[in-house]
Order: sequence, then structure tokens, then C-alpha cells
Amino acid sequence: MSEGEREGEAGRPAVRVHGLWKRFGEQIAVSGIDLVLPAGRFVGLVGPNGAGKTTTLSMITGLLRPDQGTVEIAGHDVWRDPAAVKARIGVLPEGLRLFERLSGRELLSYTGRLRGVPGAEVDKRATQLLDVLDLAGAQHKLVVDYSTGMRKKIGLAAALLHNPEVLFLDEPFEGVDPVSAQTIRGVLERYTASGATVVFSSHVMELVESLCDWVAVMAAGRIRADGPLAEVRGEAPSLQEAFLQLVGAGGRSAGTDLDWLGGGGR
Ligand SMILES: Nc1ncnc2c1ncn2[C@@H]1O[C@H](COP(=O)(O)OP(=O)(O)OP(=O)(O)O)[C@@H](O)[C@H]1O
Repeated sequence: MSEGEREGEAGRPAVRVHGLWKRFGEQIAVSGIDLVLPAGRFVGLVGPNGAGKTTTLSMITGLLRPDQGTVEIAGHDVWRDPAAVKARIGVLPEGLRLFERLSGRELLSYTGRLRGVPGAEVDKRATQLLDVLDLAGAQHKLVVDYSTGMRKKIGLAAALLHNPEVLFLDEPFEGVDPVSAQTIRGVLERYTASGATVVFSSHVMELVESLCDWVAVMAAGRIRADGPLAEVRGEAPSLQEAFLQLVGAGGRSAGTDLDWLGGGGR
């Protein structure tokens, strides 16, 4: 599908990446990728471990400077116009660092003020987000005492507080129990239904298949396929199968060399 067709479908793209490169010493993490993600979609960035997903999301969101290439979000260049971009995006990065000595409620108040949201509005939105994300009971507890799932949820609340146009989430469901995952999912579905865009990375194919309507498949620093979910899945019975074919992992044996492994002889 051409870029023109994509833009025609949903107006201005949420994200436009051109010729993006990142190298760490000898290791090429991201190898000159081009990507156009339409607005108003639930986009999944999928790929095996080490594919370059986190590096790509970090460069797209202005956390890591690319060696080459450009990124535009909602028409603004991430590196030339960072303030305009930061006002329009929310980010839940991998290994999120939070202010551990604030309570959940204080963290949201602080984030809201930093984002320039008026105080009364911050309080209202924080109360609603804490409630919807089932954190109301823990709002006065210090973040340092939060569980992994609670940290993801308070990070998500902080990323949503200023009502961004585009939300980027790196592995948002990792370490999250099924009930919390369902809650997060509900919030994200509601957010995209109103025309906002979610871009999240994951290697859990079932999750991506059930949530996303647009997919980009990454392997070894390159985009192997991208487009509407049905188009990327093609004739394959599931996204998992399509993914295995795309990344060339279909023939890998499940451990024929591990003949010593298992019960019996030591
Ligand atoms: N700071 C760094 N220094 C050196 N190499 C790095 C650094 N960050 C990433 N890499 C390398 O770049 C490649 C891509 O890593 P990245 O974390 O982007 O992959 P990923 O798709 O997010 O993987 P995962 O699903 O395992 O989180 C890997 O080979 C990784 O070892």
C-alpha cells in the first residue's frame, strides 16, 4: 500500500518515519526503516527479542537520537520541534523510571502540572484515572511500594493525563495480571475509539491480534511487513503463523539438540 493511500484513508498520519538508523558499536539495531502509521488506529509493533522495537520507539518518541533519518508526529518533526511533539504524545517506556518517593496521586498531580494542565482539571482527571485503573485504594501509597502491574497502570495514567493525540507504550502488558490487563485494555480501546492513536510494542501475538487493527512486523532492525492486520496476516490462520513465516523462524526445531534434557538419565 502506498503512503498516499494510507494518508487518504485516515487523513494526516500519526507517525511518519523516514530512513531511520541506529547503530550501537558494531550492532545495527535499526537498519534504515520507513514507516507510516495512520491516525486513529490501534497499532502493534511486533518482533522477536532484539528486533529493534524498543530502539525504534525510543527514537520515535525523542528519547534516543537517531544516527540518521527523520520522524514526524502529527506533522511535527521530533528533533526539530520537540516541544510541539511532546505536547501531543504520551509515552510509557520500557523500564519506566518513576518518582519513587511520591504517592500515586502526587505523581499524577506533578505530571499534570508539568504538562501545563490547570490544577483543578489535573485533580479531576487524576481521580477518574485512579478510579478506572483500580488504583484509588493505593493512591496515597508511595510508588516505591507499588507492584509491577500497579507501576504500569500509574505510568499509563501519567501518560494519559494531558490527553495526548498519540500514545506510545513499550510492552504495556508485561508483568500485568489478567484483570489489570483487561482494565488497561478497556482504557486504551476507549481512547482509540475517540480518534486517538495507540502504538504499542509486544511479542505476544494473540494480544496484538485481538487488540490492533494495524501491525508493523520488525525483525533484525528492519520492517518486514506493515499495514492493516488482515493484510499482514494474509492467508495465514493466525498472526502468529504469519509472523513466524515473515521472520523466517518456521523451520527452527524445538530443541533436537537438547537430547539430554528431561527425565531419566543425568
Ligand atoms: N544501549 C545499547 N547498547 C548496545 N546495544 C544495544 C543497546 N540497545 C539495544 N541494543 C541492541 O540493539 C538490538 C535491538 O534491541 P531492542 O532493545 O531495540 O530490541 P527489542 O525488539 O525491543 O527486543 P525485546 O523484545 O527483547 O525487548 C539488540 O541486538 C540489542 O542488543
